[in-house]
Amino acid sequence: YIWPSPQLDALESIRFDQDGHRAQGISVFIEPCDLFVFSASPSGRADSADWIRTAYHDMATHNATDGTGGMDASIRFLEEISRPENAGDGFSNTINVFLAHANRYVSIADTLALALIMSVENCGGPEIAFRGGRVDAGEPNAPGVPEPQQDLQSHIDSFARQGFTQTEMIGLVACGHSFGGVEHAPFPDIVPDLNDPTNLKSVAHFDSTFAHFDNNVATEYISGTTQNPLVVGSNDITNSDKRIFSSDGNATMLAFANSPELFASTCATLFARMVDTVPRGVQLTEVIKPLPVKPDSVQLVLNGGTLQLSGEVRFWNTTADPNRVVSLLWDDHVGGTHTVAMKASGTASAVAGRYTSAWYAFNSTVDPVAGITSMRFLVDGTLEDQGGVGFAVQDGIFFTKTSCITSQSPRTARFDVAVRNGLNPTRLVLEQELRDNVNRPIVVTTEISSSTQSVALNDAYSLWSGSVVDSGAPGGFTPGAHTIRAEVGGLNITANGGQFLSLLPPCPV
Ligand code: HEM
Repeated sequence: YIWPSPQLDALESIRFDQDGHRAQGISVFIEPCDLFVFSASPSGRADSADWIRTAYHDMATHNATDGTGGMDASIRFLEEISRPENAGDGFSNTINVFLAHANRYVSIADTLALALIMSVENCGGPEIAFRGGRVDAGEPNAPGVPEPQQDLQSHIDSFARQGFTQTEMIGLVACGHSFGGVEHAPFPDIVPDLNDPTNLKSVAHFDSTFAHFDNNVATEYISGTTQNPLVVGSNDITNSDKRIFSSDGNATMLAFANSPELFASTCATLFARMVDTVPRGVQLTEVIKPLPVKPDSVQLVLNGGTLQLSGEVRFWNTTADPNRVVSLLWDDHVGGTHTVAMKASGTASAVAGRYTSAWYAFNSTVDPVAGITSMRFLVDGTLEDQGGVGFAVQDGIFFTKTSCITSQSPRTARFDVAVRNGLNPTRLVLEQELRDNVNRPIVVTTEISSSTQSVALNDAYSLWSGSVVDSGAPGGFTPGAHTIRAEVGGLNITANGGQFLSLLPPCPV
């Protein structure tokens, strides 16, 4: 895709800005892959395994015939978590980690899809195609997650309802059960208390590498050495993996045991299909791939008579190099090009170190009359301009440094917005991201007064102002920054950068 695109940019960041500079703070929960942050170690459990199981149980309510259920984060509702089919605390643990990572562009369900993808990719598995755009459910789905005591035909029927054939069922169960195991507490009839100081939560693992993706689940099953509690459990009624794995005469499991590559590629395909199983009518985005050159946090602010441009850029698959010379070239409205030297601002990595990236920061002063239209980057003499289109920067609307707090109780702010003369927006609104009563990210808007009330600011811009009462932190979520959106000739323009109400100074008296 072409930068900027607010939704795709946000999805790309949460997927690929994993560790180091500008890390999004998810991957630390699976570093190392057997980390389990909710109890003392060695617990025998792993966040990575919980995340994969949570994604599956969220999806498994899907009904391919009527189009209901699927990946929609309905697993966060207490009513679903309390069902016997969702025994264990892995779901609430996972939701507790991921709720905070959702935003207006990344749904809670998108984060649960990413939970699975990052666990698999970062813990030895294949790369999995990730799309965004899932829509969070407002209420629980109908029950329908398979349980170990059910017979083979119920499982075949259940996976068919979810949209998977019998062979795909074998694959999906084997892929999922490459991680984790069965814990004593929620399943005391399957796993006894192990009394093992190296396995404090008494988890009987599906294979010998419970926090690492590999085909051991298949090799150990085929060789007869498996300890999988759903294969060799003492009560045959709950040996669902045994019934499922052997349901085609072991043909699929034998192929997986013989070829780690086949296992990995099959799992990559099935996991992608699984997380893309969404309620009918939901439109997913394109597959999110890392942008080779990606500006981030680009901000324009009017400070007195000058416009301040700041931001960073990430060069993907690039290591730090003190000799590298990077500069920003930006174009104005009157045919001028300006060159600014950039400084290294940090390094980052993703997919357990498989990719590294180097970040550079820029700052520049822009003459408000000439403005700015787009950016390009020069890296050791090579021009990075997104295939010739450049990196567009809109200078039609932005905050001015004069925004301030007008009253303390209730805390009220005046947001001042500079609007470029000639832009003539039909409507200008402040947007703030909050949560609704079922934790879905929502955008709350405040109108900014019309241009008839505007006062001249300088030759190029007029000042618009809007008053906002602080809405606090409903549901305990940190309120987002305020951003600006203008409607111009039926199109939406969004400002680069936002302002946190909580950081504004008091207005001068
Ligand atoms: C007939 C289908 C399935 C049955 C009956 C089944 C059953 C179970 C059971 C009983 C557990 C133990 C949970 C606990 O102790 O808290 C478990 C764990 C797990 N399942 Fe499944 N499962 C099925 C399919 C799947 C699929 C399709 C996936 C993923 C694609 C999956 C992924 C996992 C993972 C990762 C764990 C480990 C959780 C942890 O250790 O925290 N399962 N499964």
